Amino acid sequence: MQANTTRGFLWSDVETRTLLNIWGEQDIQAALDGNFRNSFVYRDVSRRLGSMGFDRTPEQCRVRIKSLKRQYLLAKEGNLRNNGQYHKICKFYDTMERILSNRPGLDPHEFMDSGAGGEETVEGLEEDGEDAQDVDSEGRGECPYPAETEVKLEYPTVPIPIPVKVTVGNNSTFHSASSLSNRTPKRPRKRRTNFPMEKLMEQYLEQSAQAEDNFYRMEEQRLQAEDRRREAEHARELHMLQMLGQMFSSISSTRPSSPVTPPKTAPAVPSSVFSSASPSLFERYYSLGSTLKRGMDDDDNMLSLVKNIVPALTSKKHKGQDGRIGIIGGCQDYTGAPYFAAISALKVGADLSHVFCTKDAATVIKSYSPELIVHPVLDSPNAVEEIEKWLPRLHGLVVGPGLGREDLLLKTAKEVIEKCKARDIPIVIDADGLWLVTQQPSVIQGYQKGILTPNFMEFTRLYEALHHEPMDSSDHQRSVMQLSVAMGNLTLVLKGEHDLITDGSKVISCNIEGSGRRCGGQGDLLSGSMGVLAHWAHTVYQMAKNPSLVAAFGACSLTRQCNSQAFQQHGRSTTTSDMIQEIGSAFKKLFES
Ligand SMILES: NC(=O)C1=CN([C@@H]2O[C@H](COP(=O)(O)OP(=O)(O)OC[C@H]3O[C@@H](n4cnc5c(N)ncnc54)[C@H](OP(=O)(O)O)[C@@H]3O)[C@@H](O)[C@H]2O)[C@@H](O)CC1
Ligand SMILES: Nc1ncnc2c1ncn2[C@@H]1O[C@H](COP(=O)(O)OP(=O)(O)OP(=O)(O)O)[C@@H](O)[C@H]1O
Repeated sequence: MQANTTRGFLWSDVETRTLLNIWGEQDIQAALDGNFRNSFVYRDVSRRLGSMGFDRTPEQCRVRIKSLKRQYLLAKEGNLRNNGQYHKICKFYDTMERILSNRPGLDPHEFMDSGAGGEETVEGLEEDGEDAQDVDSEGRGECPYPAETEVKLEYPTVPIPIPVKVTVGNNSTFHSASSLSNRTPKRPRKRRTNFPMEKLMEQYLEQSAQAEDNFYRMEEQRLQAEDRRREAEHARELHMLQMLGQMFSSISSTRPSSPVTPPKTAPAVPSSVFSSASPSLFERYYSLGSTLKRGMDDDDNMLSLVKNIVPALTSKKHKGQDGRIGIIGGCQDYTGAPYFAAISALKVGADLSHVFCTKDAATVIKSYSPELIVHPVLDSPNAVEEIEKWLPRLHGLVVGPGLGREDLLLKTAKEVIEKCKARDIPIVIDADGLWLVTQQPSVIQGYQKGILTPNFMEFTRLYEALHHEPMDSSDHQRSVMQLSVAMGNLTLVLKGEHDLITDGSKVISCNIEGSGRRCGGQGDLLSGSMGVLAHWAHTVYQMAKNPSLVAAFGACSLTRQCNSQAFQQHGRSTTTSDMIQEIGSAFKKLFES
């Protein structure tokens, strides 16, 4: 989730509750109490919030807490507790009360005037002038009501006029907050004798909160538009680069001396690999396990890119930080596939693995492993809502293992993919998920955090659906590139004797020696482990490299290494479960040595 680019201003209730849970912890409160500078504390709060799936900067956390404290104090000071109105002003009153009542020496004005307490200060960010003004007006004793109840907006610095409805007799008039605060002390006092203070304050605060809400909503829309503009710009640049690449490629292929055959220093490469590849494609072609010298260098590069994304195991982390992966799949016919994918994700290093399957598959999958979290929701009437609840907490999604091809399940899978895209979560699509993509390519087309992992059969179906003609099976690299481009430069892995990995601009081949054993379920091991690696890669590389290529290469290498190791022990009787047993040592050998 750290890679999220849009951070909304509006906090959902669940997000706020999570923030309060973290902020309310004893160690955080103690750290805030004891320090004038608290930037590191809010950095920790933000990091912990991030690990729960909520992407907020330390400053956003600080501002949110500050705003909550104001609401709490206003509700408390306004004595709204007795008439039950306090929840309208401070929705999280009870939680705030629990946390703040434990803090020694609480001075209400410390919260109102945030500049006074060390807790409110974040390094490099000075408070705005509002606080000083408040202190000033209170100090002068002017206009006690507005000074006590003014709701301060952390943002923007430009004042927003907040209409306040004041009822006098039968007449209703609207005043802006600033005009209220400019009044002489006498007039409000007169009004207060006619109207209960509580009522007036309640109205005022409700409208202030509404104005604040509206502002943040507008601000969020502005940020989203800005993000869309940046994305479009990025896509245009990418497109230009690709066009340039293609131009260079066609220029070099027309040169008479173009080295269509490998350089002299290199041993021959299987003709099937390079048969009709253009020279530039050849230049960009990496071959793991081949004896080609430049190929080996490139393999090393790819392997070191994968090694780079593996998170360190440290005692500072808590459960969930290294990845929470979801699998969409598992129906009456297929319970093994989602299990293989989910357990592989765990064995590779994810901390939590969720399976979202149909009701009748759930008990069976649970019985395979107590380590998996299994949600029997896929065929429920509100399946999408049920799954969506978990998305903020997931770092990667694998769609398809054992999903089946029932229309209803495919429709749910499609909607979940859309929701994931909106959240910028990496998505691996395999097996029956690819069936869905064949029917509706737009569901994932152009999504840069998407990876498709077809076997030959699935690839052929997809290719023909997009190109409306049979594919040229003598030139897999070309076909795989063509399909990737047609899918909007989506990362594709064509599984087989050599796994061909492409993003439409280059083809990488993973040729680590496996074995002759082709038991069902190997593809599930691949997709489950790819789900974790995709999360790690996108966290580390962001847009600098293509993180999906790195993740795909890592998962293919791992699957093949597991196959080889399991085969050495079990020979013909090797099963996917035997391969899964090898994940730990294969991972260590490839990525941790
Ligand atoms: N234990 C479990 O629960 C498991 C469940 N699984 C789940 O099963 C579901 C359906 O998946 P699927 O792959 O069987 O379906 P589909 O794409 O129609 O292929 C069917 C036919 O395609 C062919 N074929 C396949 N590969 C080929 C190749 N490389 N090159 C050429 N041909 C190839 C082959 O045809 P045949 O050789 O029989 O003529 C094959 O019979 C899906 O949800 C999946 O996750 C699996 O994960 C396994 C473990
Ligand atoms: N001929 C082969 N030689 C070596 N390794 C292979 C070969 N075919 C597949 N693999 C390995 O097995 C992995 C899974 O590929 P496979 O074609 O079995 O997928 P699948 O058919 O989707 O699997 P599943 O049975 O899970 O549906 C590939 O990534 C690759 O690493």
